[in-house]
This record gives sequence, structure tokens and C-alpha cells, in this order.
Amino acid sequence: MGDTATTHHTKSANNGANDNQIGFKSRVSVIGSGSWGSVAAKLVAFNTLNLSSFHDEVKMWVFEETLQSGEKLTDAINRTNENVKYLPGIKLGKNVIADPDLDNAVEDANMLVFVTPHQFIDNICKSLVGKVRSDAEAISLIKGMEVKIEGPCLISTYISEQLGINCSVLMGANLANEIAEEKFSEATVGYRNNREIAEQWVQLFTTPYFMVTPVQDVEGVELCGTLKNVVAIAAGFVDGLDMGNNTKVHTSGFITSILPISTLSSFSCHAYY
Ligand SMILES: NC(=O)c1ccc[n+]([C@@H]2O[C@H](COP(=O)([O-])OP(=O)(O)OC[C@H]3O[C@@H](n4cnc5c(N)ncnc54)[C@H](O)[C@@H]3O)[C@@H](O)[C@H]2O)c1
Ligand SMILES: O=P(O)(O)OC[C@H](O)CO
Repeated sequence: MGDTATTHHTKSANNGANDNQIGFKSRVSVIGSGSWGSVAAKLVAFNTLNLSSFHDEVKMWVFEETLQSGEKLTDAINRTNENVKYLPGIKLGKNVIADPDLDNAVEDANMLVFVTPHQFIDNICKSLVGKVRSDAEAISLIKGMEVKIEGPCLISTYISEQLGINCSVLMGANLANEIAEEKFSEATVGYRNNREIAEQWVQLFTTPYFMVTPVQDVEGVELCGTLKNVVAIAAGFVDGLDMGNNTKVHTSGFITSILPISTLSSFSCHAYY
């Protein structure tokens, strides 16, 4: 699944042919600007300022909206350095630049962070075909699946197949508002076969309050991140029905039963509730 990503590339605006030269700096774009998208931009922007191999500036694509005040959301973000609608009260970092133009937001970026609600990824990917660098690396923070006639498809696989680029994942028990307030949390980067790329994603997301661990298991990490929300709902039902902890334990059993091939470490950074 998804192996095609490393072996075929679509034509793109910039094939990155000149980028092996000394001094090349990676550019990161965040595609999505909801609460988790804004926190992702904040984490990455904190790190690009300190990592010499990255450009300071982080572009964040915004699905444009007009606020009640009449101001465009993008303008409000760039004026206040806060996502006033989806993450009010949190400074993103002056090097986060909101951009409502998707093509412009990804132009020149070689590291793409996908973090939109899953139902929008289809349209976003379709409009990005041929627009992203052929050497770009993607990471998906999206929980959910594309359900097609032939069966469910992981979002990372979908991104890889649509854009012809490799796609890692970052998942965890991560509530955006808590991480925005710099409360401690951890997450797992699931990568396919390039450990160096995984280390770059770890560097980009790790902060003193956000601990990130790489695991070579894209599917396991993505499925754990997505399905744990189903388990959490089931656990909530058990609480609501006052059925007790013994019953609650059984709600988590289904993940291990449907993922027998996933490595144990894929589960290690996922709290179920
Ligand atoms: N919020 C969290 O705590 C959290 C934590 C971990 C993972 N996630 C995952 O991150 C992803 C993004 O969630 P979020 O919480 O940032 O979103 P959100 O619910 O805070 O925001 C919704 C976003 O969707 C955008 N949007 C609305 N209509 C759109 C359209 N037609 N096309 C494209 N975009 C549109 C909005 O502008 C907004 O940026 C989801 O897959 C979610 O499961 C969220
Ligand atoms: O409810 P979601 O899909 O925004 O995701 C929340 C996270 O999974 C919490 O860990």
C-alpha cells in the first residue's frame, strides 16, 4: 500500500533538480488551519526558526471565510498572528503566514503537512495534482478514512496516490487546545522506509511539551490514531451506561484484533481514552 509514492512522480511546477546543492533549505507548508492545523503550524514554526536546514517562514493554507466583522479570516490571522476563529488567544509565531490560495501556499514547499478534516482531502488533492514539487514529502495529521466503492482507503495512501509523493503520518491522543496551551503530550510519526525523512518530521514537531517518536509503520500508526476515536466513543457509552471498568477494557480489544500485523510500538504512544 502506498509504495508507488516513492517510485513515481507527477509532473510539477518545480522538480527540485537544483536542490541537492549545499545550503538548500526545506520549506514547510501546512494545508489546513482549523484548531489542529493552527497548532501544527505553531509547532513547526517554532522549530523552523531554530533549525538551519529550514526556511523560517511557514505558510498555512486557509479555507477562506468572512468573519462576522466583515474581515477575511486570512487577513485577521496575519494581522493578529492568531487564528481568531479556530484557535483564539494563541499566538502562532510571526513566521506563520496565512494564505487563502492553495497553489500559492504549496509552491516551492518540499514538506507538506496535511491537516484538514478528512472530508475535504479529496477536493484538496485533486486541485493539487501537478502543483506540488515532485520531490515533496507529505505527512498527514488527518484522522478518518476515504471510503470508496472498493473499500476504505487510508488518507496517507490517498495523498500518496493522488499526488505521487511519499506520505508519512503523525498521530496521537492529541487535543489541539491543550497542546496550544503547551500542556505536555506525545505523538507518533509513522514512516514507510526513509528514516531520515522521519527524523526531519520528528525535528519539526518536537517541542519541550510535545514529544514525538518515529515508528516504521504508517498503516498501524494511522489506524490506531483514527480508530482510537471509535474506542473512545464506545468507552463513553460504557461510562454513560455505568457498566464499569471491566466492560470498558473490552472496548479497546478490537484494535489489537484487527491489526495483528502492526508492531507493538505503533500502539505505544496512543492512549485510548
Ligand atoms: N482538533 C483536534 O484536537 C485534533 C487532534 C488530532 C487530530 N485532529 C485531526 O485534524 C484534522 C483537522 O481538524 P481540526 O480540528 O484542525 O479542524 P477544525 O474542526 O478545527 O476546523 C475545520 C477546518 O475545516 C475548514 N473547512 C471548512 N470547510 C472547508 C472546505 N469546504 N474545504 C476545506 N476546508 C474547509 C475550516 O476552515 C477549518 O480550517 C482532522 O482530521 C482531525 O481529525 C484534530
Ligand atoms: O476528534 P478529532 O477527529 O478532531 O480528533 C481528536 C483527536 O483524535 C484527539 O486525540
